[in-house]
Amino acid sequence: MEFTKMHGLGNDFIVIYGEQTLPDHAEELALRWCDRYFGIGADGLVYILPSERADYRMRIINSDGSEAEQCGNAIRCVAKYVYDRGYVQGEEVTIETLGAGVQKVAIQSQEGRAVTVTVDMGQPVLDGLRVPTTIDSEQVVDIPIETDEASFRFTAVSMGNPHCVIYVDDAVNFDLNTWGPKLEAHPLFPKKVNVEFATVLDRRTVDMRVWERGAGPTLACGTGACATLVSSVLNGKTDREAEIRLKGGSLFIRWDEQDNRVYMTGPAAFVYTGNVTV
Ligand SMILES: N[C@@H](CCC[C@H](N)C(=O)O)C(=O)O
Repeated sequence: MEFTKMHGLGNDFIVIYGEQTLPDHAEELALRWCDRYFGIGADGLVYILPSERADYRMRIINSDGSEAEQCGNAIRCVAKYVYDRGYVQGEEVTIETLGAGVQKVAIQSQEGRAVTVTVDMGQPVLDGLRVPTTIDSEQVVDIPIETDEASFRFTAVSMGNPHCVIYVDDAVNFDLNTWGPKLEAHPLFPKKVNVEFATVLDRRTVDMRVWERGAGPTLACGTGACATLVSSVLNGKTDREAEIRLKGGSLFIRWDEQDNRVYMTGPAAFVYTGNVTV
C-alpha cells in the first residue's frame, strides 16, 4: 500500500489516497502504522476518499485507533495533496468531514504548489450538551473543573470535535503529560476532549500547547487553535483575529463577526512517500 507522510506544523499524518471507503480494520492499521517505534510513526492516519457532496472526503483516525470528527491540520494537508498532485482544478477545494460537514478551502500557491491554505472551519458549537460536555447551558465559559490534585477553569468549544481551553501562566512550559491525560478523560466530557493550555500575550497573540484526545501531546492542533481563539474572544482576552503560537509554528485564526465562521490559515508539507504492508 502506498502512503504519503505529511504534516501541518509538525502535527504529522500518514495519508492514503485511492481507496473508495475507509477499511474495516482502519483502527488496527492506525495503531500499527502510527507507532513511532514499530511502525511509520504519526499522530494520525488520514484517508482521502471520494465524496458525493464535495471534491473529496476526509476520514481521520487518531494514533490510538479512535476516529475523530475533524482535524484542522489534516484538512490543510489533504488540500495540498490534491492540489499539488493536480487532482483538482483551481485554487478552491471542498472537503467533506465527518463532524463539520463540507468545508471550503482556499489555496495560496507558488509555481503550482500550495504554500499556505485557508480553511473555512465553520461555526463553532458552544452549547454545552452539543460540544459535548455534561453541562446543560448555552455556553460553557470559564467554568471550574476539578481533578484529584488540582482545579482549573475551562471554556468548551466544538469545532466539529470537542475542545476544552484552559488559561495558564506559562503554556510553553506547562506540564502537559501530568494534566493532559486527566483532563482528556474527565467525566465532564462524555466523548473525551482535546485539551488546550493557553497564555494570552496580547490581544492578537496567544501561546498554546495541546494534549490531543487519542494522540497525546502533539506539536500543533488546527481545531485546537480555532477553539482557543473562540474561547479567548468569549473570555474577553483577544480580538477576533489572532496568531496562535504552537510548538510547531503559528496558525492565524479569525472568527468573523458577520457570518460567525472561523477561518484558519497555515502551511502544510509533504515529507516522503513510501510503501507499507497492510
Ligand atoms: N490535530 C488535529 C485534531 C485531530 C483529532 C483530535 N485528536 C480529536 O480526537 O478530536 C487538528 O489539527 O485539528
